[in-house]
Amino acid sequence: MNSTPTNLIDFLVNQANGVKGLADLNLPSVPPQYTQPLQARLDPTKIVPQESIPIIDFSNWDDPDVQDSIFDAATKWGFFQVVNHEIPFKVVDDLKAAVHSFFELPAEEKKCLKENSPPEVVRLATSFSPHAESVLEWKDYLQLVYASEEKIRAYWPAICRDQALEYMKHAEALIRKLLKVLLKKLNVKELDKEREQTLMGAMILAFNYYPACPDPEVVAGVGPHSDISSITVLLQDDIGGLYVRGSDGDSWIYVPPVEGALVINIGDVLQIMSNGRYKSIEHRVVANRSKTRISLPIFVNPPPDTVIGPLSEVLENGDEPKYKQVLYSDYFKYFFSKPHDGKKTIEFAMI
Ligand SMILES: COc1cc(/C=C/C(=O)SCCNC(=O)CCNC(=O)[C@H](O)C(C)(C)COP(=O)(O)OP(=O)(O)OC[C@H]2O[C@@H](n3cnc4c(N)ncnc43)[C@H](O)[C@@H]2OP(=O)(O)O)ccc1O
Ligand SMILES: O=C(O)CCC(=O)C(=O)O
Ligand SMILES: [Fe+2]
Repeated sequence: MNSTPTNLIDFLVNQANGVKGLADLNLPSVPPQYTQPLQARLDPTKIVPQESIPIIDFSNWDDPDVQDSIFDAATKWGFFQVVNHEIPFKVVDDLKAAVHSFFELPAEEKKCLKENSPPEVVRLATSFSPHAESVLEWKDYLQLVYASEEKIRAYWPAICRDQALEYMKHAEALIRKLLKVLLKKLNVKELDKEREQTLMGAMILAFNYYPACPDPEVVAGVGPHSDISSITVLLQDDIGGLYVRGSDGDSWIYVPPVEGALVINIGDVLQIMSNGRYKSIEHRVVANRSKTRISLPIFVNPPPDTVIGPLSEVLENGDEPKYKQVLYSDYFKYFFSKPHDGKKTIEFAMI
C-alpha cells in the first residue's frame, strides 16, 4: 500500500507532484498536514439551500434592466452568474480540456516548467502560500499572467497556450463591458484609458485543480477569503464546490454550476474604490470525494505600482472615505503573506 511521502513539502513543491501527485497515491485518508481544525471546516448546518446568487442573462445587453441587475447584484450580493455572454462554447470546452491535459503531464515536465518560468509570467504552485500556512489546501494551480504576446509565446506552456489565449481574447471584451457598467453606476462617466489600466491593467488566468479527495469534509479546497482583484470572472466545470457567504455573515450559499455560465464576483479593489458600495464577498471551495474539479478564475487586477483608494466620484456627495490610498503591490503582498483568512485582508486598507 502507498504511504505519505516522508518529506511532503519536497514531494509537493520541489518535485512538482502537487496535490494531484498525492491524490494519485490513492491514500486511504489525507495526511495530517491537510486536516483543518474543526472550527475551520464548513458546517453543513450553515448552508442555506433556499438562497442563491442572481443569474443575469446578457442577451439583451442594451436593455437598462440588465445593467440595473448588475448594479443590484454587485451591491447586494457581490456575486452573480452571467449567461449568454458571447464567449463561444467551443472556446470554453477546448480550454477545459487543455487544463486537464496540463495537470496530467508527468511531474518531471511540471518541475521543468516551474524551474524555467519567471513568476511574473507563469507560476505553478500548490495550496495557497505553503510557506505561510500551518494547514495546506487541497488544490494545485497554474497562474498565467496576461502579459505581452512575446512573453506569452515564450513562457505559457504549449499544451494549453493557444486555448488559454483564445479564451482571454474573448473574455477581455466581456470584462471591459462589465467594468464600464459598474463604473457608470458610480458616476464615472467614461472608462478612459487611465481608469481602464487601473482596473484591468494586470490580468491573470488561473487554472485551479482540485483532485478527488478521500476526506472532503476535513480539508479546504480553498479556505474562506475574498479576492484581491477588481473583479474575478470564474469559469467552473460541472462538479460544484463553491460557496459564498450569506448576507447574515454566518451562513453559506452554494453556487451551482450552470451550463454556459460564468460566475462574476467583485474583488477588494472595487470594494475599496467604490468606498464600500460594491461588496467583495467571502467565498470558499469544498473538495469532492469522487471527482476532480477544475475552475478557471480570471483575476482582473490593477498593475502592482497602482495606488488604489475610494474614487473622487463616489466621495462627491460628501461621504467620508472608509479606506486609505494603498499601493496595490503592498496590498497583495500582505494577502500572500498569511493563510486565507476570510475578509481580514481588507483591514489593511481601512481607515
Ligand atoms: C484566492 O486564492 C488565490 C488568489 C490568487 C490571486 C492572484 C492575484 O490576483 S495576484 C495579483 C498580483 N499580481 C501578480 O501576481 C502578477 C504576477 N506576479 C508578479 O509580477 C510578481 O510575482 C510580483 C507580484 C510583482 C511579486 O514579485 P516579488 O516582489 O519578486 O515577490 P515574489 O517573490 O514573487 O513573491 C513573494 C511571495 O509571495 C507569494 N506570491 C507573490 N505573488 C503571488 C501570486 N501571484 N500568486 C501566488 N503567490 C504569490 C509567493 O509565495 C511568493 O514567494 P515564492 O517563493 O513562491 O515566489 C492567487 C492564488 C490563490 O490561491
Ligand atoms: O474554485 C472556485 O470555484 C473558486 C476559486 C477561488 O475562489 C479563487 O481561486 O480565488
Ligand atoms: Fe476566490
